[in-house]
Amino acid sequence: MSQRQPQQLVPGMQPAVLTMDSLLRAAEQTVPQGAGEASKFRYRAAYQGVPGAYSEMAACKACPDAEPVPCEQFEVAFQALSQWTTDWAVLPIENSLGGSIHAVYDLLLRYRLHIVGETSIAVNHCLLALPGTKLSDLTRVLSHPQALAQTDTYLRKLGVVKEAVDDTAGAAQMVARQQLQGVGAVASRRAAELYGLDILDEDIQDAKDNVTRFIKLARDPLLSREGEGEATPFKTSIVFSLKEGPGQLFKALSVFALRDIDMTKIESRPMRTNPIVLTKPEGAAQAGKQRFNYLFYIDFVGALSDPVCQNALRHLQESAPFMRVLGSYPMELQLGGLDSNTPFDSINEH
Ligand SMILES: O=C(O)C(=O)C[C@]1(C(=O)O)C=C[C@@H](O)C=C1
Repeated sequence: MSQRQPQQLVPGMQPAVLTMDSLLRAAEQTVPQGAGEASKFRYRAAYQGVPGAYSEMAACKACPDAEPVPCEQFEVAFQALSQWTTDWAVLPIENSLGGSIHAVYDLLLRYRLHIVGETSIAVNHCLLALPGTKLSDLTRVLSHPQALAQTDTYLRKLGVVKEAVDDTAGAAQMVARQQLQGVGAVASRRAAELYGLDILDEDIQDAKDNVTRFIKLARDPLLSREGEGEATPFKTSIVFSLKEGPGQLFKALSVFALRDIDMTKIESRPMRTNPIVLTKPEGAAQAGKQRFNYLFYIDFVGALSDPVCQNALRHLQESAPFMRVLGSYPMELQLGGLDSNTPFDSINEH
C-alpha cells in the first residue's frame, strides 16, 4: 500500500498560500502559474487556511488524488476553482456545535459552481502554545471563530481573552512565527507538529461529537443517471426564493413531504440584492409593512435524475420565483468517518 509522503516540516517549505492578488496576477499571465513544474499530483484542490487546517484534511479526504492548495479566504478558493487554478474546492458548510458557515452559503449563490460531493471530519481541538508554556501562563487564545465557538466553555473556564483569526492553523503559525509568549492557539494536532508547538490540552471542544461537514465543488455538475441514488443514496442541494403571502414556506416544503422526500437541512439567508421588501395585502390601496426578504437553502435525499425529485422541483417552481440546483451528489452516510487526530500521511494513498 503506497502512502502519502510525510510533509516537510522545514520553515519556508510550506506551499504558497493563494490570495486574491496572486490570483489576479496569475489571470493576467499568458503562461499558467506552475506550468512546467513537476508535481506528483494530477489534480489540485483549493481549501481555506494554511497547512494544518481541518479544511486541508477535508480536501485530502474528498480529493485523494489532488494536491491541497491553501487559500487565504473562502472567496479565494471559489475564485481559484472558477479560473481553473484548481480542479476542486473543499469548504466547510456546517458544524454540529457551531451551526452553518453562512459565508459559504452566500458564496455558493454568487459563483456558478456545483456541489459534487460532501465529506465530514470529527474535529478534536487541541490547545497549543510555545514550548515550555504552562496552561496558567495563557492570557490570550487565538483561533478561527468557529473553533472558538466550539471550545467556548473550556476557554471561559480558563479565563482567557479570545481572538478571532482566519483559520485554526493560521493561529498556530502566528504564535510560532511571532514567538507569542502567553498566547495559545486552538488548532489540530497536525498544526502543533507543523509549527513546532506544545500541546497543552486536547479534545477541548464543548461536546465529544464535534463534526464539521464540508462540500466539494467543481466547475461542472455531476451528471447523475436515472437509477443513480439507489445503491448509494444521493443528496440534492437547492436554493430558492418565495412569493410573498401567508403559508408560502409551508407550500414550498409540502412538495417534499407529499412525495416522502427526506429533507436533511434548511437554512435561510437574507437576499443580499434585495434584503427588505414592502408587502402589499391583496386589494389594499396602500402598501403594508416592510419585511426581510430571504433565500432558502435546502438539502434533500434523492438524485436529480429521479423522476420523483424532478416532479417535486417542478412543483416547487410554482411557488418559487427563483430556484437553482446547487448540486446532486453521493451522500456521506457515516458522519465524521475521519478523525482529525488521524495521522495526516495516512489519510490518502497515492
Ligand atoms: O480553521 C480551520 O482549520 C478550518 O478548516 C475552518 C473550520 C470552519 O470554518 O469551521 C473548519 C473546521 C472546524 O469546525 C473549525 C474551523
